[in-house]
Amino acid sequence: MTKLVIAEFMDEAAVDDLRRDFDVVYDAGLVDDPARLMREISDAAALVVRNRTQVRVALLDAAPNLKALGRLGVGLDNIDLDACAARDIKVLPATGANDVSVAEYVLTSAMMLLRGAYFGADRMMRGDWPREDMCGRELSGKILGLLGYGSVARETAKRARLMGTEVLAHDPFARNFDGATRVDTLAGLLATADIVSLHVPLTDGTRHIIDESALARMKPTAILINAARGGVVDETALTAALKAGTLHGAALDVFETEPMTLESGQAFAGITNLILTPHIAGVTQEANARVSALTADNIRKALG
Ligand SMILES: NC(=O)C1=CN([C@@H]2O[C@H](COP(=O)(O)OP(=O)(O)OC[C@H]3O[C@@H](n4cnc5c(N)ncnc54)[C@H](O)[C@@H]3O)[C@@H](O)[C@H]2O)C=CC1
Ligand SMILES: O=C(O)C(=O)COP(=O)(O)O
Repeated sequence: MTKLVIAEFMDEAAVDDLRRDFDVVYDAGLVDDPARLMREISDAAALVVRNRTQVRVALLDAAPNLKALGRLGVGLDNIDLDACAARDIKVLPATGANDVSVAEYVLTSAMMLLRGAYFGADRMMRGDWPREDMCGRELSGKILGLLGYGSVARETAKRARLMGTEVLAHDPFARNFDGATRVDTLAGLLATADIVSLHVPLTDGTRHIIDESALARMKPTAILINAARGGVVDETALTAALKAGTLHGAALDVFETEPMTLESGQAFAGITNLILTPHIAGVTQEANARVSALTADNIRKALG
């Protein structure tokens, strides 16, 4: 039977579905054991990964029979696309399958950070009754600025409009701005938005696009949400802005160093209006089931 290696976690039902037709090696720990991963893919026709497995030339060299690369997600910055193209390996992202999950994450985070009422349980447990401190702001009537207007951003815009939020978007490559008002410059977006949410891929053109000068353009009352990729934001500049109070708050799902280390985590210590999550914006149970089913389907089609 044709061999398929799955190197990160995948919905069990989709794995079982693949087992019907393929010799499946499924071990979510393979991503952390590169030597074993290299051995397993030496005779595999397909490899399935999430965002952590670095699919670079060395890994591809270890897989001479590889025909298909399933991606249980949409970001492709962990994959050497040119090397895959040169070897005629089909790269198969789960396009659209985790949009709703990210969109809900963005709106939830925006509401929590604007409202400011959800981080005070410890004060209440100490017998405090901080009503005036917790009179935060509403999402309704605010301006959401989306950087990138692709699949995830559109789902976010749809839901934000239902909440009474005005939606702006800056994307030099998008043709269709249905559901948002197009803003021609990044500077214009940053200066106008109450909530800036990032939805660009990590590329040479977007690395540190949110740097010290970009952050300085944002309103001091504004919040930043990054559920795109850590490298899109200069984390040192961001923590400095949050500590200085020139930015009201941030929700970060992605980081320059993943997984977080004690050292990288400590850089955020002392910042209060902050939500940190371990790269789960796109990974609800439902999204994982959709992403996994679509990837199984993609692999099946690619391998015929
Ligand atoms: N945290 C998480 O769990 C998740 C993170 N992501 C990240 O979000 C990214 C976006 O996802 P999708 O919306 O599905 O991708 P997409 O490809 O549909 O949209 C990306 C948009 O960014 C635009 N863009 C590229 N460079 C730009 C620039 N310099 N300035 C402004 N816009 C630019 C493109 O024109 C495109 O419209 C993914 O690449 C991935 O890295 C996606 C899903 C889940
Ligand atoms: O879809 C994406 O790009 C994501 O970042 C979601 O993470 P994952 O693909 O589940 O590892």
